[in-house]
Amino acid sequence: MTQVEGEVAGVVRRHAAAALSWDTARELAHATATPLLPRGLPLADGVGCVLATPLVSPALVPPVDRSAMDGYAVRGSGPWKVVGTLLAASALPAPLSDGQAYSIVTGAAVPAGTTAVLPYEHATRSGDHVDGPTTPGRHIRRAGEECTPGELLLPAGALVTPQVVGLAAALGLDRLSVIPKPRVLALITGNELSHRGPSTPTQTRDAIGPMLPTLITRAGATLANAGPSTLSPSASSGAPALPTTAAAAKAAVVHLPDSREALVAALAGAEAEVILVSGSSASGPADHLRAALAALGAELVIDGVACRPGHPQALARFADGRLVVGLPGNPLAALTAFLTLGVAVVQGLRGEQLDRLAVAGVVGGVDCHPESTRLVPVRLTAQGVVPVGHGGSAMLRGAAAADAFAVVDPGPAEAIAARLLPMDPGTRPWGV
Ligand SMILES: Nc1nc2c(c(=O)[nH]1)N[C@H]1C(S)=C(S)[C@@H](COP(=O)(O)OP(=O)(O)OC[C@H]3O[C@@H](n4cnc5c(N)ncnc54)[C@H](O)[C@@H]3O)O[C@H]1N2
Ligand code: MOO
Repeated sequence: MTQVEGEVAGVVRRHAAAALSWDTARELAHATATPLLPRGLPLADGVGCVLATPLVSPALVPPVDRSAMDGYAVRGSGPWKVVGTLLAASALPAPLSDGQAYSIVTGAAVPAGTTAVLPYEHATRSGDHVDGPTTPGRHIRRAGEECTPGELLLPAGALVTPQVVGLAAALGLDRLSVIPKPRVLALITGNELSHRGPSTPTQTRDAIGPMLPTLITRAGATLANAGPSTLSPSASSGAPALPTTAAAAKAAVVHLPDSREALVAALAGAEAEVILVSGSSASGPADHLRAALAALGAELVIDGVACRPGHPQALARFADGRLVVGLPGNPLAALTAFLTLGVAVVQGLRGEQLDRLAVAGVVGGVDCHPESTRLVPVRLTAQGVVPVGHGGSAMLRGAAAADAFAVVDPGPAEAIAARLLPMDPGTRPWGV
């Protein structure tokens, strides 16, 4: 065996020995990413985060008995004498006496002593008197009907949706205690990458950079800015034609040359909880991720995952807690790695459970790989999921036409069912 062959065999052995199963890798990534510290945010800013503390009602809602209809607040049996008009913003009137009524709008506080509200459409008005059918308590929204002080409305960990923000406002809250969204920065490496026009024999059009921002935000994270220290013009020297405007230097997707020094500088200066690095994950001469991580003293938590595509993905942690996810350079492999380790760490940092995946039948069955989990692009149909083809690791054609990856567990033959990993990480898993 030549020296080169010996080195190759060593690399193959190292990867084979270290690769974790797809499920173990996902769970380990999630467990490694402990939730960020809670923060009190204005209501609108909390949307998309999870609650750090339970949502407990601080008040009686509604605070008083209110009319549920436009009509008459009445006391006792009719006919009633109409003694005034109450609008939603009217001051509380004197209590009603038997035989009296107020004309009232929906939402206005009913006067003390009100026994029912008679809607206009059921009322017969004659001069300053009104009559009509009522039942005691009808059309009155009772104080505390929605909630009372101290009532638990949502547990910690619940997703803050627009509806939750609306409820919080109705409760009288101005801020919510949430776990903030992690900031994610993407470093795209590769001297061969171009950003305009078709690929050529020596240049490959970057297909990962355009994909990542939406994947990041759909996963529930925010796009980090690179900051001036991460992409100075000198750090990117040697890279193919890149945008050089100040806006690009502040972008969440930063293109780097295949240079260990550039990667070390970018990783060291990255102001983000998660840094994605694409195209440096294997063992070739231009793959600097592991050396850069070692130079910065990072702990390699995951080094290879037994899945196809996406085998050389990696997870590392810096002493300051920042996490690095290594995405293989083949575009479909980068996608599967983001949906595997990337989404798991984002969910962990967000204080969310790892998504449990629904199971579906695979129409026509699908071949298993003997040792690795296969991630096969599929479309959802009423009959089950259907592989769409074009699922090779260097191509996105299948993924672009698919709804999910079928997660095909390793096995000796064929699977007739598989779990579903949504293509869109913002989709809640189906059917679980
Ligand atoms: N000796 C070994 N070689 C390889 C291994 C291995 O384990 N040992 N794994 C193979 C697998 S699997 C994959 S996937 C790739 C991963 O390679 P890298 O992450 O190091 O990425 P590169 O070598 O730079 O690129 C691979 C391929 O992808 C193209 N690429 C890279 N970035 C982009 C991008 N942003 N947009 C479009 N295409 C991109 C690049 O041009 C290459 O064609 O390694 C195998 N080799
Ligand atoms: O398994 Mo690699 O990650 O696609 O070709």
